[in-house]
Amino acid sequence: MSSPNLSSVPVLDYSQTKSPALKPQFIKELQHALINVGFLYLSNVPIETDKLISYIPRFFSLPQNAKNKISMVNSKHFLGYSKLGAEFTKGRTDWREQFDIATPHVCRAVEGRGDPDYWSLWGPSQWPDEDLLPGFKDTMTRYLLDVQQLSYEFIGLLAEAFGLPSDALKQFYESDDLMQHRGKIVQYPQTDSESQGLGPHYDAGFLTFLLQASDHKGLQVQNLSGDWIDVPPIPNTFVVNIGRALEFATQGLARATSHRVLSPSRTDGSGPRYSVPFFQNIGLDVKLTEHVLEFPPEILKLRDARGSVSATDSVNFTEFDREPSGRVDLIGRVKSHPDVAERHYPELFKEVFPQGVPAPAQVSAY
Ligand SMILES: O=C(O)CCC(=O)C(=O)O
Ligand SMILES: [Fe+2]
Repeated sequence: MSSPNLSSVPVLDYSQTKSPALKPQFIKELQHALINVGFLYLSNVPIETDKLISYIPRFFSLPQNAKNKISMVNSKHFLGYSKLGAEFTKGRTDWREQFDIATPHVCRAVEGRGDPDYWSLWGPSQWPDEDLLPGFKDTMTRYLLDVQQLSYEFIGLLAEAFGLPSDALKQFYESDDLMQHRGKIVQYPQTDSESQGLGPHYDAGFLTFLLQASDHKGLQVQNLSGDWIDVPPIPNTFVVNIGRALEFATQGLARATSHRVLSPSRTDGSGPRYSVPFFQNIGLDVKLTEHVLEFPPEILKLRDARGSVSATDSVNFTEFDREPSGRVDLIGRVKSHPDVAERHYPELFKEVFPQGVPAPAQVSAY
């Protein structure tokens, strides 16, 4: 058994899952990575990324007014463009420009019907005019649907790694038409001093598949001893992070991945860092306390053998013990994007920020 002091991240070969002879080895490595490390690289995933990567600098080079036209502030679904400095984590400003998108979806909330506020969290993406960036929308949408498929397959593998039937976690999703998963493209500009590209945080849902789309260090994760370790890009891999909901649903077998991004330094001369995270959600109405999984005792023993794990610097998404998943997610979005929240969720905004729009240094979000 490895100690939780690991200082590097395992690389798992996804192609092994397609071979009956090699799959058991993959499942064993996955079990170890989930329980004893908390994150992993995944190689040999048959998803095309070159075209997508080529669009990223082109999107961010669009005229500012074209990007502002699809600003996230327009969207009660928190989808769209966020300019530099518009986002906060742990009360500090993140230094990144980003464009949030999601798999195609019709919002289920109906105005005036008294639907829960968090039903409005999911809905259609905004896109730049097609003639500004021909093929962009289709390429991004195709990519999200491909990773969505991977994410469902991977959750089946994860169930097997924890000694459950491969469909044991399906209960956390609703029917396809009621599900939506999100992604974004992100640009981290170079800075003069080391600064917060993105502060320490957990992701909310089940799994995050992160494509590092340029050759920069900067992504760091906290290992089970609480040490920050580098997760540099490895070509043709995804970094797979564990979200807060999965930690809760697996009773801590898989621990949520605390992670952050340091801004690329101006001295390394290699331009902005780019990344493309994909966030796998669970159903908006799912209450995790109503879905208690029964793991085999030998699996729970592996968790116990891991021993105690250190606290992390991330504290967000703590409400899964009492709120439906969608509300937990919405509270997180309000804290990260107060300008969007103030416009579209004024009541919740007031609850979260009773003093009004916070000055970054005073925000206690996350
Ligand atoms: O840009 C990255 O590498 C990480 C992004 C991330 O963690 C997030 O957006 O939640
Ligand atoms: Fe993240």
